[in-house]
Amino acid sequence: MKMLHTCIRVQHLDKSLAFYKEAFGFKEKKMLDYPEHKFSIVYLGLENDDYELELTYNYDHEPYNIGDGYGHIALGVDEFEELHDKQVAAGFTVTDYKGLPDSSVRYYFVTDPDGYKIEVIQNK
Ligand SMILES: C[C@@H](O)C(=O)SC[C@H](NC(=O)CC[C@H](N)C(=O)O)C(=O)NCC(=O)O
Ligand code: NI
Repeated sequence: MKMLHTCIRVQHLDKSLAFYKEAFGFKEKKMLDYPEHKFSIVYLGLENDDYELELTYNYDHEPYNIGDGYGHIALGVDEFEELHDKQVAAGFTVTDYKGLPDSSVRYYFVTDPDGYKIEVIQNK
């Protein structure tokens, strides 16, 4: 068994696609559109990684209530500080660096157009 993808529902597909492509370099792997059912699905992926992010777009949907149950989707990066600086310069909502007590793990969060938090963790 293996993990395949994580699905989030997005209000504006074009804004979400632009965000994930610009902020993280995601590429579109597959786009499924069902006008008769008024929804689309786009699978996004990173180079050298089979795990995908699935964006579900329901036509003309109100803003989603993400609630307090959602935590984050995490990405591991080598160019940690460079990516942080690039995302800040691009005007994305980015936190300062964070860390866990008694741990050398460094991470920060970027918020996507719907308010989903994406955690960026510095690869060891
Ligand atoms: C193919 C697989 O990756 C899917 O996730 S399809 C799941 C399917 N999605 C939809 O029907 C999208 C439109 C729907 N209005 C929605 O917002 O989910 C589905 O069964 N969705 C129901 C669910 O609870 O995820
Ligand atoms: Ni799915």
